[in-house]
Amino acid sequence: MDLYCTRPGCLRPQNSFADLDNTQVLKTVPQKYCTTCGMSLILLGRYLPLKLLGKGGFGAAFLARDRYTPAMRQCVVKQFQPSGDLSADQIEVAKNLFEREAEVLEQLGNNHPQIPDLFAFFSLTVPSRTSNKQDEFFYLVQEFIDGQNMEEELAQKGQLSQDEVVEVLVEVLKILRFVHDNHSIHRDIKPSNIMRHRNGRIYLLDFGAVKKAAGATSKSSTGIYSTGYAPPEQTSGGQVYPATDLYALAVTCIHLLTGKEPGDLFDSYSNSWNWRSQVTLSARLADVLDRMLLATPSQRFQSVAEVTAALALGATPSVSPPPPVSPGTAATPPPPVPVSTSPTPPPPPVVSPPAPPSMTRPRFSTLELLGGAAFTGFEGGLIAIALTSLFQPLWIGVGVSLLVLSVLVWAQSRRVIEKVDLVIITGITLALMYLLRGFWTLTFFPNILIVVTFAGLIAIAVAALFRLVYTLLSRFL
Ligand SMILES: Nc1ncnc2c1ncn2[C@@H]1O[C@H](COP(=O)(O)OP(=O)(O)OP(=O)(O)O)[C@@H](O)[C@H]1O
Repeated sequence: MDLYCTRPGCLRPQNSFADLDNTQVLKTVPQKYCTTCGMSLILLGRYLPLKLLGKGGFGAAFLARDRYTPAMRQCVVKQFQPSGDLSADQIEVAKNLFEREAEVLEQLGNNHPQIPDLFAFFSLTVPSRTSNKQDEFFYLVQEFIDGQNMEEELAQKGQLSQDEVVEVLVEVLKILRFVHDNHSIHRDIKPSNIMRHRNGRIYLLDFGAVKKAAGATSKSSTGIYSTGYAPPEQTSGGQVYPATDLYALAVTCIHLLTGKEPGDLFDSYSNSWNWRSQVTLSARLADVLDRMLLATPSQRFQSVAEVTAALALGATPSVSPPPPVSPGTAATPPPPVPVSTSPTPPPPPVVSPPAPPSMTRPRFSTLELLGGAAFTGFEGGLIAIALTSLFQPLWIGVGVSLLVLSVLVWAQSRRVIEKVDLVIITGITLALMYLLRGFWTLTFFPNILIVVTFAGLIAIAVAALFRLVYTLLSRFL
């Protein structure tokens, strides 16, 4: 039998022991050690790591067997192994997140059939390979989901059909309803964290990034998220909401529907998702996904209940869920779980986070907006005086002035010019106007200044009015 060494960096982690082929020996042998690095292989004297399943951001996952159960059930042993050059503080944060995964699995997983159960959480102290010191390793043992994650399924199929995606959507929504009802936010919904068991049941994995939604939440996020799937409020380190998970779930759905990476479906120029043309599906589903994908959390659906209502699917399956399968046994896949169309009473509200004014960082702050308006008015006045004096008849001067002004407004909107640039441009224009003062119809400089100041004030007033109308509309619509 082969045992896999869990010491990070072990050069030959695969160890073969012929005597362990005998079940009696396997169940009673006190310990086995890695022939390359000397690490204890039987964790806690109980868990037998067999192979590496994969490595994530914070650790490695191993397929293992539990020799204290009659059928030596399969399980997943996750080991805390933060990657990259992390500072001591970052390692501490990562370790806390790993511990949180264990806490959340104990609280949520052991109470929901579609979240892996937590079996054990422990640390091991072993002699270091490189110094005289001891190394401490942290392990988390959880239920093994014998199946494929959605990323693997997508790689096989290329694209998922509407029905397949609706099934995933509805099943994950049911799990999320439970997670949110327990005042938690998953924060890392993506295809590789959604698994389909061989019996057809959908599971949600990877609760390391879960954040408590109520109570002592710090308003800032820890920056744990998956690029492409995380919404703006998460990537900007803001507060997260149930709607944060709904956004990532919608990105997952469009990725599965189109087979394209989220980055290829997002048009950064218009700052919007551009996926509908890539696939044919029901307008209702597309509309629901589009609303889940809105950049501002307050504009998305606020809860799973709202999404299920919009999908008009009801909230509960019309048949009882598939029977539990004892881990480690292969099961024949039953038909996918159909979803009821009968309406059910809406569930209690998920979490009631304080209504966010807006979680996306505005492209321009109010100060920038008013400063830009002052610049546009001031500079526009100067340009109008200069160009209407230079070009005759008057309409040509006005036309050229508007053209130059449009270029300046466009350059501000793209941030080609901003902040101190605006002062420099105004200064240069004023200096030129002064040097060439003989040309202008308004020969007296104080008069020019009065005109342009007036124009600047009008521009500020107009911008402030627009800002006010926009704020009121976005609050009430
Ligand atoms: N309970 C489980 N049952 C079956 N496979 C699992 C289980 N948990 C994790 N895996 C598999 O193990 C692999 C590694 O998982 P892990 O959670 O460590 O990282 P990840 O999800 O790939 O990455 P990240 O943590 O950065 O999101 C993945 O392929 C995942 O599908």
